[in-house]
Amino acid sequence: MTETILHATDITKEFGGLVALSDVSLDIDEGEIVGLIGPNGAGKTTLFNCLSGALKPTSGTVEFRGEDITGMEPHEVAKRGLARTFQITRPMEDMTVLENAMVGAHIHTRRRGPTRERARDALDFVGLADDADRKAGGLTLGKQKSLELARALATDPELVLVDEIMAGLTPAESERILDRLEAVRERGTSLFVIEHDMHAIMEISDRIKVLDNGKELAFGAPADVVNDPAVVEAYIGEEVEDV
Ligand SMILES: Nc1ncnc2c1ncn2[C@@H]1O[C@H](COP(=O)(O)OP(=O)(O)OP(=O)(O)O)[C@@H](O)[C@H]1O
Repeated sequence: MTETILHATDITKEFGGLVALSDVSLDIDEGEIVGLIGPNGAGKTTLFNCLSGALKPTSGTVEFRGEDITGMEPHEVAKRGLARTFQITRPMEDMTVLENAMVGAHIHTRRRGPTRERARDALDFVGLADDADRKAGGLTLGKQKSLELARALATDPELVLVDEIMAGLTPAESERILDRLEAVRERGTSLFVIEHDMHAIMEISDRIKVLDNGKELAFGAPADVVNDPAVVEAYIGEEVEDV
């Protein structure tokens, strides 16, 4: 039987008078890829921040594997198996690619041997094994994004929040990352993915959640979501008519 891994209930986040998220609820199952879409300012990044501990929700609860993690510090959340990647990659440029990946692996143990091994496995998985000893600052954007994914995977996560990992990549680089995301899922890890590329999100998601103005507009199978009149009107429009 499939288990629910993440259970968020009525998440609301206010910034002063601005309601960035309003009563957003969400379940993600083990081994599932859920896409998160919506126009600029819809609240997607704010939702990621509330789930990963970067922001404390104004109200609502986040349960991960049955434990209430609402308002926990990001490293405590990551330790429990919920990792994230950032839209703007920020590798430590003077450190090697391997050392950067080791930062992720450090979360469970300070012992260098196991940490290095876990980091190497993650680099291997994303196709950066040959770049392990290079300085991270010299990587192309495509490889920086792969490193970002490797850092998250090195924490040995059960759920990864992936924030616009394909933005700015060439079609070939995007294809490679998509393939890796699907491979992550094959290992049984769940993914929650913000992505503006509609074709990509339709291709990999089991379900898609649509936010608009901080509220849920739709949540369901990709084909149902794109045909939902409210979604078409509010957001997608002509862009996906040919999907
Ligand atoms: N730290 C903050 N302080 C004040 N307002 C914020 C803060 N972070 C986000 N907001 C506001 O909350 C709303 C939701 O922003 P958010 O970044 O979550 O949207 P998004 O869907 O991720 O947008 P984009 O696709 O442009 O990244 C926006 O109106 C934004 O200006």
